[in-house]
Amino acid sequence: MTHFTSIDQLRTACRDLPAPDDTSAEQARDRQGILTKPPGSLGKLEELAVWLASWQGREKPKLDRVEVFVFAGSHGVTNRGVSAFPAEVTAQMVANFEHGGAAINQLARQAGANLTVIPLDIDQPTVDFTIAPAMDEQAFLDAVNIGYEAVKDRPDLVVLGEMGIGNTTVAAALSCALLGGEGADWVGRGTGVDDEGLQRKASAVDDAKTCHGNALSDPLEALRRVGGRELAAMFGAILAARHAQVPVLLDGFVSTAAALPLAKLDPNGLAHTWAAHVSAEAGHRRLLDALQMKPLLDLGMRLGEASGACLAVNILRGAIACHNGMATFAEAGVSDG
Ligand SMILES: O=C(O)c1ccc[n+]([C@@H]2O[C@H](COP(=O)([O-])O)[C@@H](O)[C@H]2O)c1
Ligand SMILES: Cc1cc2nc[nH]c2cc1C
Repeated sequence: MTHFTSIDQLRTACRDLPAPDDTSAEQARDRQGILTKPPGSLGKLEELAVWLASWQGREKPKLDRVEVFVFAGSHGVTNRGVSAFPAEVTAQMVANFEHGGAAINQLARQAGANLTVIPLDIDQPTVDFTIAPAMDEQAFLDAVNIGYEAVKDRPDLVVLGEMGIGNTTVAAALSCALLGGEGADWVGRGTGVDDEGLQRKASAVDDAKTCHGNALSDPLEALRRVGGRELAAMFGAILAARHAQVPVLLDGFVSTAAALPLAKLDPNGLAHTWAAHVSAEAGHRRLLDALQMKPLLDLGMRLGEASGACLAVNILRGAIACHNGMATFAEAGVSDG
């Protein structure tokens, strides 16, 4: 796990990101135009097929190998009473994932995806970011590297999610650091905190901003200082997918927050990603709006675990089933108006 040995090296890797394959995109767009349907009538499914084609570099995209990665981390900020659940639940849920008992186990199987759960030193919480950086540089790079290395052999699609009690506060802090506003603008009820818990979350974010000050203007520093290992790993996986030209589905507020630093480093940094759903966590819609990302689903979900993203794999499967399988007007002898 030594892909990046310094933050400077990581920063360089976030520059000059590969572009999508325009030729495949054009071929896919042309194909959409001659399939037996009124032009545009499959709405966003058409856009999704072209998007997949452009990143996979093939006119007819495939979803034979879909890899779901769920990264788990523990957070020092949980000491401040920011979650409705105790910090031990993170390790308990990792065991549940391993035994097949969580929502994501069912949804990954149902979506025909391979699930890999990657716990990141979950017995060692990060430092409480209201008083000091959550991770030192080595811990940060280790987590980024684990995520980066998880994306191997160019899968057809990567689906990202996480587990980490306290991490909606982490996502709020990172969003607030990079997009501005106050803690109260970004926090929500997460696993179900009461009004006082919500207030403690807002204060934790505000205290983090005071503690770290200008250092938060650098996206990678912000991720190291107020992020967490699972967010750093998701960031690494998103970057690796981009380098390998693999499309990515993001899940809820936490996975979108992990992607945010790449958008801040390069305005097209998230072109290979799609927001699978908008979670019920208040900050997610605000974050998606800031990123100008349009989520595929809005089901009031707020579980994390890549659950919303896995559901959206089925929509992608529908998009490519039509794109690859439909007859053209000429093939079917249908008049094309
Ligand atoms: O990503 C989301 O939109 C999301 C919204 C609410 C809760 N979660 C999940 O719930 C946990 C974090 O909630 P909390 O209240 O402990 O901050 C963590 O394990 C996340 O996977 C995730
Ligand atoms: C039970 C439970 C399951 C989860 N899955 C993702 N985050 C979670 C938080 C809790 C509390």
